[in-house]
Amino acid sequence: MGKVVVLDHPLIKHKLTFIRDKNTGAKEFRELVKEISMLMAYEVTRDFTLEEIEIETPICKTKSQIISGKKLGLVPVLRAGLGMVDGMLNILPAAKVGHIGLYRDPKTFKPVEYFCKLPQDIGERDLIVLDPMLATGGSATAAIGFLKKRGAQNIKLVNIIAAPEGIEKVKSTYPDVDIYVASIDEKLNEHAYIVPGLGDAGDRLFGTK
Ligand SMILES: O=c1ccn([C@@H]2O[C@H](COP(=O)(O)O)[C@@H](O)[C@H]2O)c(=O)[nH]1
Ligand SMILES: O=P(O)(O)OP(=O)(O)O
Ligand SMILES: [Mg+2]
Repeated sequence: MGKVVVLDHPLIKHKLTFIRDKNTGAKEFRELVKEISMLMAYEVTRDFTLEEIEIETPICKTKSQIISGKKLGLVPVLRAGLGMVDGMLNILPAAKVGHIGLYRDPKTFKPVEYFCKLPQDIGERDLIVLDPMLATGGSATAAIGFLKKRGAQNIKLVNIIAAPEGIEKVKSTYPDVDIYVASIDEKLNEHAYIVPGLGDAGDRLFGTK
């Protein structure tokens, strides 16, 4: 069974307060989402395996550890997931990036696909799906479904804010997927927005509303 990890580090909680605030403008919002993503990357990579190599310090030869050659892929769900890519790439510069474009139909709240471009060797990579918001779980399960259909086996989902409904949906549809979140909020409202949440993450990142 996949795990649900809540990253409640004080630095993350502090930054979360400011992205929730409706008076935070797009520039600051983007910077904070990037910083939160970078902090989340530390925990998401905690299970990476290490190997020992021999190096020489200015003093002597010694053995020391490096991360074993892991092929990684970041998969932001457009548009909102784009805000998390740079922060993750700061920590994981060798990762390739695939993009899945989805928007939510405003009436049905179901995800509609409009773009998909993934690294060719997606099946050989450990994948990290990025979307700041996990609301009904429709977008995340659709994105994970595309990746699995193309052979992906090891997938982690990283969201900044999640609703309990979205977590349940991902857990029940893909029990093998680990979910990392900074906050599990209270509920969804009648428009399937997270309460208290932060509004529409795509609009807040790109100033489209
Ligand atoms: O409060 C919210 C809720 C959703 N979003 C956007 O929608 C999708 C996730 O919604 P699902 O219902 O889980 O499919 C996400 O990609 C966000 O872009 C939001 O911004 N704010
Ligand atoms: O999921 P949506 O409809 O909010 O899409 P976007 O991330 O482009 O705002
Ligand atoms: Mg949006």
